[in-house]
Amino acid sequence: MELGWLLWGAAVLLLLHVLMGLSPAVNFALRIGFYSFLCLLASALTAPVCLLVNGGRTVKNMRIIRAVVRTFKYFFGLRFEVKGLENFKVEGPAIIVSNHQSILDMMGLMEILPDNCVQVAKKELMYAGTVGLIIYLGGVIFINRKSTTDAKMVMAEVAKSMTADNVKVWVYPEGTRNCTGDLLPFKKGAFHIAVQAQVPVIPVVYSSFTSFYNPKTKLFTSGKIKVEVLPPIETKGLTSDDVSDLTDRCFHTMRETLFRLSGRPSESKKSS
Ligand SMILES: CCCCCCCC/C=C\CCCCCCCC(=O)SCCNC(=O)CCNC(=O)[C@H](O)C(C)(C)COP(=O)(O)OP(=O)(O)OC[C@H]1O[C@@H](n2cnc3c(N)ncnc32)[C@H](O)[C@@H]1OP(=O)(O)O
Ligand SMILES: CCCCCCCCCCCCCC(=O)OC[C@@H](O)COP(=O)(O)O
Repeated sequence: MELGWLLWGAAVLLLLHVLMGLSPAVNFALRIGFYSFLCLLASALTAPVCLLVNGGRTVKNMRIIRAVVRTFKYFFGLRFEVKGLENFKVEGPAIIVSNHQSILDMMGLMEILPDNCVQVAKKELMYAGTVGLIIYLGGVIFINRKSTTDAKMVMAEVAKSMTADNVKVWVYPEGTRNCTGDLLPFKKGAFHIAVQAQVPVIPVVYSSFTSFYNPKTKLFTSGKIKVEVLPPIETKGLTSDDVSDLTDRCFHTMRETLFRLSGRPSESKKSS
């Protein structure tokens, strides 16, 4: 009986292995499926731990979540090469902005996430099953991207509370995933918060995934990701009139860094 199950298991594994070798599309779907499964399962197991240890929704849960997510990279053969971590050592709150390529970014995020740091996320993620629950417990700030007025109100609250609570806030200023090896134009919310709270902006750049991950061509293999934490950009004394300049400055610094880390020659004529 048990031998029968073992044989079945082996046959299924063999079949999957053959399929993965045969068709990149199947390989891709299986790997993404496995990633989603891993996220859902790990969240289901981690949520009770968060509740027991910290009692509810708090940024302290991020330490537990971070420890769990940091193990994920081994399943996918991903390696991170991190530079500039000392730039996170600013006293007190800050806005961290980074490029957003894929759902796989959660691994890169947790790889370097400093203590007392929450992320801004679209509110739809709250309903992603156990993943939504774990994100909620971690203290993530949810915004309604369809209503700029709503989002701005939430962001203004964040600007007020981040200094009092001494938290850093991580925003993906492109506002959506983008796996083209370039940046989308930045939305301004993150920079408004930084100026309103008079806290520095710390840009973080992940090299392009396109060499090992591309949903269009169904590519998903192991790979190396270079990460660079750039020096903080101070906002002391800046007003809302300076937000556009601050956004541009950050965008150009990050775009140059992205191209450098991804080994792509920068094209100075094709800007913004
Ligand atoms: C244990 C195992 C666990 C396993 C599972 C893993 C779990 C991991 C755990 C935990 C990690 C959780 C991680 C979650 C990650 C989620 C990622 C996402 O969801 S990314 C999508 C959401 N993020 C954003 O969208 C970015 C933020 N967006 C913005 O900041 C936008 O600016 C926004 C929404 C506020 C407005 O967007 P607009 O599309 O309307 O565009 P605009 O151009 O920025 O704004 C329009 C006008 O409003 C002004 N404005 C914007 N914000 C303002 C403000 N705060 N105050 C005043 N004016 C503002 C601007 O200056 C602009 O005006 P003028 O064109 O300059 O005249
Ligand atoms: C029952 C629901 C199944 C849920 C499967 C869980 C999959 C793991 C997800 C990990 C968190 C991913 C966070 C993320 O990267 O969200 C994407 C948004 O930022 C950007 O949204 P979009 O590009 O505009 O759609």
